[in-house]
Amino acid sequence: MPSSGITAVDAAAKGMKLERYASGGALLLRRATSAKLVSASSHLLFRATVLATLALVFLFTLHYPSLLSRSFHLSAGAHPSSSSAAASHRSLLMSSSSSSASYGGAAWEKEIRRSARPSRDGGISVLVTGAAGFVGTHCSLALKARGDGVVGLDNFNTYYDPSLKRARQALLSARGVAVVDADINDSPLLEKLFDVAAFTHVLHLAAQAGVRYAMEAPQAYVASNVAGLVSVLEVAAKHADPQPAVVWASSSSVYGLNTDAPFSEEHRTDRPASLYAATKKAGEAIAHTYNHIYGLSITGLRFFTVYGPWGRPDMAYFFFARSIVAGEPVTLFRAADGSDARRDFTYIDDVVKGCLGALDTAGKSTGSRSGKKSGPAPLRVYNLGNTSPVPVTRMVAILEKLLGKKANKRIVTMPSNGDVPFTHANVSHATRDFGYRPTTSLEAGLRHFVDWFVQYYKLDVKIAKGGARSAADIKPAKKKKAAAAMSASS
Ligand SMILES: O=C(O)[C@H]1O[C@H](OP(=O)(O)OP(=O)(O)OC[C@H]2O[C@@H](n3ccc(=O)[nH]c3=O)[C@H](O)[C@@H]2O)[C@H](O)[C@@H](O)[C@@H]1O
Repeated sequence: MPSSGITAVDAAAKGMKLERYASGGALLLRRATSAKLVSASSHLLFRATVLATLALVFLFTLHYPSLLSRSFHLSAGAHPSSSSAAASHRSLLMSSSSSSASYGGAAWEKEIRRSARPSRDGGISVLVTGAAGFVGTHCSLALKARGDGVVGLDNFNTYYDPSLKRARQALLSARGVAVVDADINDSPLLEKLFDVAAFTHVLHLAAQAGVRYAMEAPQAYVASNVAGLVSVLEVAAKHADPQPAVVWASSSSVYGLNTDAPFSEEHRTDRPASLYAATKKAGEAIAHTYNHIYGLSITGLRFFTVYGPWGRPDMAYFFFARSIVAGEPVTLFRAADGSDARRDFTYIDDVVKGCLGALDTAGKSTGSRSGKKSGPAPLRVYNLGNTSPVPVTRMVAILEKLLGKKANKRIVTMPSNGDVPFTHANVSHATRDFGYRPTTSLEAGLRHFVDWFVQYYKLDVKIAKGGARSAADIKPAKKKKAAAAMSASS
C-alpha cells in the first residue's frame, strides 16, 4: 500500500499526461501565443469600444445637456396626467419630464432677471416655489401687481390635474411672471437661480398637500415636505449671497390632537394626527435648525383650509361642488361624538394678505456663505385662519344654494385616516405683527369660488343670487358635458 498515495495506475496516467504535454509542447506554446493574441486584440477591441462610447456620450450631452442637468423650461407644455401614487411620487422627485429645453444660457438668464426685477422703488424680489399651485399663483400675482419682482418654480406634478396648473401658469405668464419648470429637490437649479437673481425673499409654498392622501403615498410627503424643504433652506443658507428671508407654508394640521381652542401658536403641536401633519411639524423643527445655525430669517405660516377661485380640486369644497353639479353623492364626515366636522375655512385673498404681510415684516437673515452669522435672526410662526369654524354640512348647504341643486349626502363617521374633527385659529399674533385681519365670510368666499368654477369649467349653471333654486336651473342637455369636463380634471 504505497504510502505516497500514488498508485501504478496513477503513475501511468500521470506519465501519459506528461508525455502528451511534452509532445504537445509546441502546440501548447502556439495555442498560448494565439490565446495571448486573441486576449490582446479583445483588450484593444474593448478599449476602442469604451473610447467610442465615451465619445458618443460626450457628443450626445453636448447636444442634450438636459439629460445630465435635468430639464427646466419656462414655457407651458403638455404633461401626462396619472392618478397613481407611484407616478405622483416619481414626478415629485424629478424635474419636468419634458427634456426639450435646458436651463441656463443667455436668454434663460435674461428672462429670470427680468422677472425677478421689482418695478417699484424699494420693491422686493421673491422666488416663489409652488408658484403654479393655488396659494402660489395668488401670491405671485399680488406681489407682481404691487411692483415686486417674482420668479416662480413648480414641478407641475400630477397629484391633481396638471392642466389647471398650466392654466395658472398662463395667467402668471400674462402678468410677466416666469415660472421655471423644476423640482425643489434640484439643488443645482436652485443654486443657478440664486446666481442669476439676487432674491431678497423666498416664499416656499411647494409641498405635497392633502391630509388623507398621506396614507396612500407617504414617501411623496417626505420627498417634498422634508427633503424639499431642506433643499431650499440649504441653498438659501449656504449658497445665496446675501441670504434671503424665507417664508414658508406650514399647516393648521400641526395642532393634531390638540383640543384647546381657538388654536394658538403657544399650544402643543407634538401630536400630529397624519403623516402630512408630521412632515409639516418636522418642517418647523428643521426651520429652527437653519435659523439657529445659519442665521436664516424664517417665518412659518399655518394655513387653515384655504379655499377660493383657482383652488385645489383635491379639497372637499371643490370636489363637493363638482359632485353636486354631476348629481353624484358627497360623503360627509361626522366626528366620533356625533358632531359635524368643522373647519376654519379661510378665503384666499385673506391668506394672500397674510403672506405678503409676513414677507414685508420678515427681517433680515444674519448669516453668510462663509457660515458665520452676525447675530440671531428672526424665527417666527403664525396662524393664518378665519377665526370662525363652520360645520362642513353648512359649507355643503351654501354650495347647494349657489349651485341651485341639492347634494346627495351620505353621512359617515369620520374614518381613521388622519383627519381631525375641527380647526379654529387664534390669529392675534399675525394681527399684532402685520395687521392680519380676515374679512371674508364663507358665504362670500364660496360665491367667488363658484363664479370661477362655473366659468372655468364652462358649466351651464346659473349661480343663485338669493335663495336656493331647483335643479332644473341646470340645463339637462349640458349636464353630461359638464360632468365629463369636470371628471377629466380630477
Ligand atoms: O388647513 C390645513 O392645515 C389643511 O387644510 C386642508 O385640509 P382639510 O382641512 O382636511 O381640508 P379638506 O380635505 O378640504 O376637508 C375639509 C373638511 O371636509 C371634510 N371632508 C373631507 C372629505 C370628504 O370626503 N368628506 C368630508 O366631510 C373633512 O373632514 C374636513 O372637515 C388641506 O387639504 C391641507 O393641505 C391643509 O394643510
